[in-house]
Amino acid sequence: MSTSDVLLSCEGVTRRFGGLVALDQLDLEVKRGDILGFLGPNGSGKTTFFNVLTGIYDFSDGQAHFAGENISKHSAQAVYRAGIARTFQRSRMCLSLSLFDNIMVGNHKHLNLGLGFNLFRRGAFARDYEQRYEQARELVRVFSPNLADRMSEAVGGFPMLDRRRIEICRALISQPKLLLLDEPSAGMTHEETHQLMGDILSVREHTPELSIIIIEHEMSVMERITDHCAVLNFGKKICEGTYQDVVNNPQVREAYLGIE
Ligand SMILES: Nc1ncnc2c1ncn2[C@@H]1O[C@H](COP(=O)(O)OP(=O)(O)OP(=O)(O)O)[C@@H](O)[C@H]1O
Repeated sequence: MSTSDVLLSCEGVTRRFGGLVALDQLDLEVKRGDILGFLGPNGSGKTTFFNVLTGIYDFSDGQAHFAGENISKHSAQAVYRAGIARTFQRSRMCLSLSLFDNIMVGNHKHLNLGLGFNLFRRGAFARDYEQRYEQARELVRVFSPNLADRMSEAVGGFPMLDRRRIEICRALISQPKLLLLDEPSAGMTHEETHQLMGDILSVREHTPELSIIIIEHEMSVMERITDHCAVLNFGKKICEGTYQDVVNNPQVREAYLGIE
């Protein structure tokens, strides 16, 4: 792998909570345009890695370079501005707000929030709003043309599959270089999960340079959408390779799949 292909490079990333080592000396690389599957049993440190990388938790040790920049000491806002966006395991939406408003929450780095602009430059504000609206709508259309016609409806009226789509759009609207998806299938049926994964593959077709790390327990999803996978157990990386490599690895079968 040439250095310029590497978007994210983590070395020895460690996170301790008191005596518990939730993430233990993790080395990981993600190439530009790659989809990395992040696997491991419950409590193995996957979400902790997302929280450390996105500045929610401090690094206890180690470092991460993203697009050539050391982001180990960045705040959550600085990580977002550098180009990493994420979704959360539990759906986090403002249910009474419209689909469009929920997506715009994710776009504040591109919005002009100046009081003078918003109060006195009404024409420029209206043009800006129109442009943002169309941009959000185009993005939603990649997921579902039907949803793109319902931009002003309150999110509380949408089923879980659509809420997950909207959450991913909220992350994508900031045009990140790296998207972190934390168990996007949580709370969905098998069929809905497969539809959502089809959507993620469409996103990839539209933005081939986007890299994705996805945490997911549904193995068929990992098989379908990932370029390679890394497996954690008790905070340590125990295996890395293609989906086939990791599912055939004896350590992974024992730790994750419960097969000896
Ligand atoms: N804020 C915290 N304070 C203390 N311990 C924590 C904290 N966050 C996570 N942990 C612990 O760190 C370990 C790793 O948790 P984490 O949520 O990262 O696992 P996970 O692999 O994402 O699990 P799951 O698949 O269930 O979401 C667990 O033992 C968890 O209890």
